[in-house]
Amino acid sequence: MKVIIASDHAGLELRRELVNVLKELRAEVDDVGPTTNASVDYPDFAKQVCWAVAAGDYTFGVLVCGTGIGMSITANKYRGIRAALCTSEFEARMTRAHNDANVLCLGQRVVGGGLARSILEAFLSTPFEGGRHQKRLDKIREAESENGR
Ligand SMILES: O=C(CO)[C@H](O)[C@H](O)COP(=O)(O)O
Repeated sequence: MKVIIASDHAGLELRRELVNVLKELRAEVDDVGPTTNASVDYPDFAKQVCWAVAAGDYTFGVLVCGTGIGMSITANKYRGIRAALCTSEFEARMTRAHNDANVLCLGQRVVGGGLARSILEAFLSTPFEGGRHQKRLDKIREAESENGR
Protein backbone atom coordinates (compact mmCIF):
# COMPACT_ATOMS: atom_id res chain seq x y z
CA MET A 1 0.00 0.00 0.00
CA LYS A 2 1.38 3.43 -0.99
CA VAL A 3 0.38 6.47 1.05
CA ILE A 4 1.24 10.13 0.49
CA ILE A 5 0.91 12.49 3.44
CA ALA A 6 1.16 16.25 3.95
CA SER A 7 0.09 18.91 6.43
CA ASP A 8 0.32 22.61 7.05
CA HIS A 9 2.19 24.11 10.03
CA ALA A 10 -0.82 23.42 12.31
CA GLY A 11 -0.79 19.73 11.46
CA LEU A 12 2.94 19.10 11.40
CA GLU A 13 3.29 17.25 14.71
CA LEU A 14 0.38 14.92 14.12
CA ARG A 15 1.59 14.30 10.58
CA ARG A 16 4.99 13.22 11.90
CA GLU A 17 3.31 10.81 14.35
CA LEU A 18 1.21 9.37 11.55
CA VAL A 19 4.25 8.88 9.32
CA ASN A 20 5.67 6.64 12.06
CA VAL A 21 2.37 4.77 12.33
CA LEU A 22 2.35 4.22 8.57
CA LYS A 23 5.89 2.87 8.69
CA GLU A 24 4.96 0.53 11.56
CA LEU A 25 2.07 -0.69 9.41
CA ARG A 26 4.59 -1.38 6.63
CA ALA A 27 2.97 1.09 4.25
CA GLU A 28 5.20 2.70 1.64
CA VAL A 29 4.96 6.35 2.68
CA ASP A 30 5.93 9.59 0.98
CA ASP A 31 5.91 12.62 3.26
CA VAL A 32 5.72 15.87 1.30
CA GLY A 33 6.07 18.21 4.25
CA PRO A 34 6.30 20.88 5.37
CA THR A 35 9.58 20.35 7.21
CA THR A 36 9.38 23.29 9.65
CA ASN A 37 6.48 24.81 11.55
CA ALA A 38 6.74 28.15 9.72
CA SER A 39 3.30 29.27 8.60
CA VAL A 40 2.25 27.85 5.21
CA ASP A 41 -0.98 27.67 3.21
CA TYR A 42 -2.76 24.30 3.39
CA PRO A 43 -4.08 24.43 -0.24
CA ASP A 44 -0.49 24.22 -1.52
CA PHE A 45 0.06 20.93 0.32
CA ALA A 46 -3.39 19.52 -0.40
CA LYS A 47 -2.71 20.08 -4.10
CA GLN A 48 0.45 17.94 -4.12
CA VAL A 49 -1.30 15.04 -2.42
CA CYS A 50 -4.49 15.25 -4.49
CA TRP A 51 -2.71 15.38 -7.85
CA ALA A 52 -0.66 12.31 -6.90
CA VAL A 53 -3.67 10.32 -5.65
CA ALA A 54 -5.85 11.32 -8.60
CA ALA A 55 -3.05 10.25 -10.97
CA GLY A 56 -3.15 6.77 -9.41
CA ASP A 57 0.37 6.98 -7.97
CA TYR A 58 -0.82 6.24 -4.42
CA THR A 59 -3.48 4.07 -2.78
CA PHE A 60 -4.40 6.81 -0.29
CA GLY A 61 -3.58 10.36 0.72
CA VAL A 62 -3.58 11.78 4.25
CA LEU A 63 -3.88 15.53 4.94
CA VAL A 64 -3.56 17.19 8.34
CA CYS A 65 -4.23 20.83 9.25
CA GLY A 66 -5.49 22.51 12.42
CA THR A 67 -9.09 21.39 12.03
CA GLY A 68 -8.86 19.21 8.92
CA ILE A 69 -11.60 21.38 7.42
CA GLY A 70 -9.48 23.51 5.08
CA MET A 71 -7.69 20.43 3.79
CA SER A 72 -10.98 18.62 3.15
CA ILE A 73 -12.59 21.61 1.41
CA THR A 74 -9.55 21.95 -0.85
CA ALA A 75 -9.10 18.24 -1.54
CA ASN A 76 -12.70 17.80 -2.66
CA LYS A 77 -12.18 20.40 -5.40
CA TYR A 78 -9.95 17.93 -7.26
CA ARG A 79 -11.50 15.57 -9.79
CA GLY A 80 -11.37 11.96 -8.63
CA ILE A 81 -10.70 12.86 -5.00
CA ARG A 82 -13.12 11.74 -2.33
CA ALA A 83 -11.74 13.30 0.84
CA ALA A 84 -13.23 12.59 4.25
CA LEU A 85 -12.68 14.60 7.40
CA CYS A 86 -12.89 12.08 10.24
CA THR A 87 -13.05 12.53 13.98
CA SER A 88 -13.98 8.93 14.85
CA GLU A 89 -13.12 5.38 13.86
CA PHE A 90 -16.76 4.90 12.86
CA GLU A 91 -16.57 7.71 10.30
CA ALA A 92 -13.31 6.30 8.96
CA ARG A 93 -14.82 2.83 8.49
CA MET A 94 -18.01 4.20 6.93
CA THR A 95 -16.28 6.54 4.51
CA ARG A 96 -14.17 3.68 3.17
CA ALA A 97 -17.03 1.17 3.07
CA HIS A 98 -19.66 3.50 1.58
CA ASN A 99 -17.81 6.40 -0.09
CA ASP A 100 -14.59 4.68 -1.17
CA ALA A 101 -12.79 7.75 0.22
CA ASN A 102 -9.24 8.03 -1.06
CA VAL A 103 -8.02 10.92 1.09
CA LEU A 104 -8.25 11.07 4.89
CA CYS A 105 -8.29 14.51 6.50
CA LEU A 106 -7.52 15.04 10.17
CA GLY A 107 -7.35 18.04 12.50
CA GLN A 108 -4.41 18.20 14.89
CA ARG A 109 -6.29 20.76 17.02
CA VAL A 110 -9.28 18.38 17.19
CA VAL A 111 -8.07 14.81 17.66
CA GLY A 112 -5.23 13.51 19.84
CA GLY A 113 -2.51 11.19 18.60
CA GLY A 114 -4.13 8.00 19.91
CA LEU A 115 -7.48 8.67 18.30
CA ALA A 116 -5.83 9.80 15.05
CA ARG A 117 -3.92 6.52 14.95
CA SER A 118 -7.07 4.44 15.35
CA ILE A 119 -8.86 6.54 12.72
CA LEU A 120 -5.97 6.01 10.31
CA GLU A 121 -5.85 2.26 10.96
CA ALA A 122 -9.62 1.93 10.42
CA PHE A 123 -9.39 3.96 7.20
CA LEU A 124 -6.55 1.90 5.74
CA SER A 125 -8.01 -1.49 6.67
CA THR A 126 -11.64 -1.07 5.57
CA PRO A 127 -12.53 -2.13 2.02
CA PHE A 128 -15.12 -0.39 -0.19
CA GLU A 129 -18.35 -2.41 -0.15
CA GLY A 130 -19.37 -1.65 -3.74
CA GLY A 131 -22.93 -2.76 -4.58
CA ARG A 132 -25.50 0.01 -4.05
CA HIS A 133 -22.70 2.42 -3.14
CA GLN A 134 -21.05 2.16 -6.55
CA LYS A 135 -23.93 3.83 -8.38
CA ARG A 136 -23.76 6.69 -5.88
CA LEU A 137 -20.07 7.13 -6.63
CA ASP A 138 -20.96 7.13 -10.33
CA LYS A 139 -23.31 10.03 -9.59
CA ILE A 140 -20.54 11.91 -7.79
CA ARG A 141 -18.39 11.43 -10.90
CA GLU A 142 -21.26 12.81 -13.03
CA ALA A 143 -21.48 15.82 -10.72
CA GLU A 144 -17.76 16.42 -11.27
CA SER A 145 -18.32 16.65 -15.03
CA GLU A 146 -21.31 18.96 -14.58
CA ASN A 147 -18.96 21.10 -12.48
CA GLY A 148 -21.78 23.08 -10.89
CA ARG A 149 -23.51 24.08 -14.13
O1 LIG B 1 -7.23 24.37 10.23
C1 LIG B 1 -6.82 24.98 9.27
C2 LIG B 1 -7.63 25.16 8.04
O2 LIG B 1 -8.89 24.55 8.17
C3 LIG B 1 -5.49 25.65 9.34
O3 LIG B 1 -4.55 24.77 9.85
C4 LIG B 1 -5.62 26.87 10.23
O4 LIG B 1 -6.55 27.79 9.68
C5 LIG B 1 -4.25 27.56 10.41
O5 LIG B 1 -4.43 28.64 11.29
P1 LIG B 1 -3.21 29.54 11.78
O6 LIG B 1 -2.61 30.15 10.52
O7 LIG B 1 -3.85 30.55 12.69
O8 LIG B 1 -2.24 28.63 12.47
